[in-house]
Amino acid sequence: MDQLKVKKPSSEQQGRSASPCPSHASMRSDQSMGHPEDLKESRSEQQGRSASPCPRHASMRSDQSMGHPDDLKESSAVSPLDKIQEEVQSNLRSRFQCLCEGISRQSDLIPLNEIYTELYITEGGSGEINNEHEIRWIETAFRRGTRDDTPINLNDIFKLLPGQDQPIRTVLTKGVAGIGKTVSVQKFILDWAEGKANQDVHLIFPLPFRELNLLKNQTFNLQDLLQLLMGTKQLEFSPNEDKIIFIFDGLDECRLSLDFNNSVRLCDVTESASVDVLLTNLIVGNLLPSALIWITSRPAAADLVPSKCVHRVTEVRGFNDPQKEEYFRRRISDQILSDRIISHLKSSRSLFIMCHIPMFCWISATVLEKMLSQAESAEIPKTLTQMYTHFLILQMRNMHEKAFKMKVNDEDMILKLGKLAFRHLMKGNAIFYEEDLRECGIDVTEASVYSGLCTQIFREECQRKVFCFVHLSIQEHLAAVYVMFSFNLKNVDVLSEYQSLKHDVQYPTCFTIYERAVEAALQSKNGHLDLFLRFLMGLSLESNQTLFQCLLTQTGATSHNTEQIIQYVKRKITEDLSPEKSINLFHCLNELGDHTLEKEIQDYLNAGTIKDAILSPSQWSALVFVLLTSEKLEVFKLNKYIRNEFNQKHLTQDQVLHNLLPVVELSRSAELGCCSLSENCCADLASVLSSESSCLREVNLNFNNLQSSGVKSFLLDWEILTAN
Ligand SMILES: Nc1ncnc2c1ncn2[C@@H]1O[C@H](COP(=O)(O)OP(=O)(O)OP(=O)(O)O)[C@@H](O)[C@H]1O
Repeated sequence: MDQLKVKKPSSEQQGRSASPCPSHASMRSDQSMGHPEDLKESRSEQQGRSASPCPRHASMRSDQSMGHPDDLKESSAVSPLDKIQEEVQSNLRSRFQCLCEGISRQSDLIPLNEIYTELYITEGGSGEINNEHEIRWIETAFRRGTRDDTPINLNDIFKLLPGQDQPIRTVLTKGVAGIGKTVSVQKFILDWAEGKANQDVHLIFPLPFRELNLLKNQTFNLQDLLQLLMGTKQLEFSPNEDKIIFIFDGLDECRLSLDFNNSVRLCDVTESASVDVLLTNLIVGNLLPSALIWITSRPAAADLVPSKCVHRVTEVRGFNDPQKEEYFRRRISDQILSDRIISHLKSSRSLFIMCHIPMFCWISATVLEKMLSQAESAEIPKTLTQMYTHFLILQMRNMHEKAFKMKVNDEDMILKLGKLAFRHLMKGNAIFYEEDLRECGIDVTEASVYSGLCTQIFREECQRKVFCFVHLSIQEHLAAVYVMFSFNLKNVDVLSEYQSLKHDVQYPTCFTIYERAVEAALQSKNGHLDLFLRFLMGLSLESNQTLFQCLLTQTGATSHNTEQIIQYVKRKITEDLSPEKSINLFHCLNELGDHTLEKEIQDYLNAGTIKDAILSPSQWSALVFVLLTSEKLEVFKLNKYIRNEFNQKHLTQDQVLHNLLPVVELSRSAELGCCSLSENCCADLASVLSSESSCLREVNLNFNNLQSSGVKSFLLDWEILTAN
């Protein structure tokens, strides 16, 4: 086989186009259909509005004539709907015009339109479950870049894209913690309430799960529920006539039992039912089939809603590189300062990667703005550990005064919060209750000190005492701080309760802790200890421990035999690890301040001698790490890494391809032609080409020695562009 170039057919060609919703399709085709019950009690009749025999027709007609609310005011007398719309819009404008960033203090409110930076949102995806820990997701998203998906504007999430014809009733928007889902919801609503977008929509009702949870086990009809949540006295509208959007933010926080299989069927908006039954019926479309539904969720919980009820999946991917810069320019008005912050962040790859998460941008902006503008003597943070430690110190300083009055000292606070963070991280919990606090020695009355003071770290949600750290990464950092200082100050290895090594160690040394932590992180299937491990490694450096001097009476700061830990991590890298695990260990080396492996590879790459180098197993892993994290992968060219004349000291071409498979998988196009590949690589190619997570769309296999039987085994779904 001389020439072989193949291309993956697009998803439409494969019949995987945006999920057509049979129920919705039939709703559209039968426009006069409506539930008799809905019509019987139609509120529009009570209001004297023209009752249309076809509710959906009515709303569609009014959509077309609907313009800016002000136009309407001028042209006709104010209808009941206009009045309600005005009231709802003004209510939503005042609720959402400012962004409250983890703190409820007035001074911290920023006008949303000032700070809002467009996010990178994509359309597509099957709504599949993602159990991976979020830090892994971030890195995959970073590596995947922008190739595979269709970007979509926030205000267009219900609009059809070119080539789509199935109406979209329910949109599910996924995104990891702190990526900007809630801010997106807020901006969407504000744009509507300010008359800037989606003016064909009559009413929008935000229904955050955080608030719905508080109504668990209570019974309402839909109108009463909306009145309660909107805080309005009278909310009369024609549910089947008006174009309404319900926004359910934070499905991952839902503590209602949404049972989509056995829920009571509810079609009548005047009928009372428990909140979970109301919600499931709204989402399924039994209740208000013409309403639009927007649900946001972290990826791990996105499957709580059955995919057949979801007509479009979108994904908030956070900020792309230009958006990261725009964020800092918007937040920091002093342009010289914002430029310094941006160039500092760009100088550290791991910090700049993390800036994909708007929440991390906020943390960095808070820390760097203070440090760079106040001529602080401390070293400007270059690693994640340093950034989070400075953030913690800043927050602690902010709360000193009140904490002093309450006789809570920093040491106590850090160790108690750390214990809570650690215990629950090990169990995979991000939300805590009062009893969890008590178990960690936090008195519930004292909790108000933590939440009141530490709001940026620790947030008490209104009305009911449910707690969480404002971002998972803050929990992961505090957990590592706890592990470190439990050992430094008390010689206790708290990890031993959760992770037993093959031979249990009676007298822990600091090295045992790292060994345990690495083992635990490697054993975790979803990577939930990856970031914790990075922080723990960073905290092993004496220089980072001494940062805590301003908080702890004693830090017990001691060098934890950094060289021994570095060598241990390097040994682990040579083991047969998944790319994600190996990448995380390289990040650990960065936190430990060791860049040797990476530098060796960079030197070969810069000199163009990588194909001649005889690489050790850890250098091969370093090459994969460098390629995966340095830039977006468009075209992978195998011949950059293989020698023309093969000699015994080098790996075969098939082996080189094998080592670089993680890079091939995340490239859009792979140039593997003229590389003397043999049929031995067919199994590897098959695994990449059939992998769901692969980004590969085109592979050039021209002029290799693949046997046609081998090729057939993996090219079943692929379009062959050239073949001899
Ligand atoms: N588009 C944006 N422009 C400016 N800042 C943003 C934007 N999106 C998010 N942020 C910042 O990031 C923080 C976290 O965002 P947000 O609360 O929307 O995340 P989330 O995806 O809803 O997270 P979670 O799943 O934890 O609820 C915000 O408080 C804000 O500081």
